[in-house]
Amino acid sequence: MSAALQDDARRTDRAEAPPLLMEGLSAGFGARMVLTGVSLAVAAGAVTVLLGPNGAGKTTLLRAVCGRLEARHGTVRICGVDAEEAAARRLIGLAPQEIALYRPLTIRENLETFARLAGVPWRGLSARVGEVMARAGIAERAGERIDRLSGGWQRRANVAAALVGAPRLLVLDEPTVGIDAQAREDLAALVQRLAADGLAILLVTHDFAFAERVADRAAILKAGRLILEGGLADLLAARFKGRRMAEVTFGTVPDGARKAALATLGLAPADEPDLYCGLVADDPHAAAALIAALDAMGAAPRALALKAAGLEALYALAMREAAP
Ligand SMILES: Nc1ncnc2c1ncn2[C@@H]1O[C@H](COP(=O)(O)OP(=O)(O)OP(=O)(O)O)[C@@H](O)[C@H]1O
Repeated sequence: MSAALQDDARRTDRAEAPPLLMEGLSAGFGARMVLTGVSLAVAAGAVTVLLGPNGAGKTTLLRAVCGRLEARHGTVRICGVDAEEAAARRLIGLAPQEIALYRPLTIRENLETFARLAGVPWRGLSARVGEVMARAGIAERAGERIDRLSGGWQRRANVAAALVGAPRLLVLDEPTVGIDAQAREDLAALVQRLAADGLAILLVTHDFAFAERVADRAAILKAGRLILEGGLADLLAARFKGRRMAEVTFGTVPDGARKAALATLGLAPADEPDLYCGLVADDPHAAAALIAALDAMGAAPRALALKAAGLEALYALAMREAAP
């Protein structure tokens, strides 16, 4: 095959290969394996959220995606290119958890700097920066220094910096840390716009509400293994169809015997010591039936709320069911 034909074939492969394809990845540090047999794909135009408790291996997985950790087994490919190759790195935009911008520089100056680092040619640089600022909704503050901006604007500028190299895969690491409700809304809208424009987005977060708002797919890591992966709507329907989440507040902390009795009703401890959660049938009598059962065991609740079971409930269930 001629060199030109080979180039064409490579271009076609890249256009068709998923922005991220991880197959059977095992990786770690020295003798310590952190990830075991992880397979994960992120498609163009979709947001995949990666969840997991502290120490599960999320950051390690991101390192492997960015080609900064050698695969012991398995492969990581970015648009068909091995993640450890420099060409793969140029296909990824990473917005790290810490704001990675030059604080005394303006938004525009930062983006110009990142565009140069990403290899954007001088001639197209100004236009690219303008386009990215417009896309990220930050053009009106282009001339302001980063250290004079609120957390929300800094976050959006951080995401914009990851976009200037025109990546195919955008990686967002804890993007909602330190921002207020309005800024979260703005960021959610931005993430959805970017996905709608065809970008593949891998989101790592502990923020269930944000993830539920923007994600198409969810993946959950526990102790370096993927314990759940799939389309978010499908996962929620499969686990919770016809059921709702009951949140029961007792006002006093249940003791060991009471805790065991509550477990027989499917109620498990939640975030607060006197808060218990469990699934009940999605019918008008569920609340009354649960209160009657609690009364019968002498555990009248102070409050009961029935909610749609969402990503947080799915996560809690997956963590409970997965082997330790
Ligand atoms: N450079 C390193 N050398 C050795 N072990 C490491 C290194 N970096 C991380 N680890 C270990 O790998 C495991 C996974 O860490 P990792 O940072 O990937 O978890 P995480 O899911 O990102 O956690 P968090 O939510 O707290 O950021 C942890 O046990 C951690 O101690």
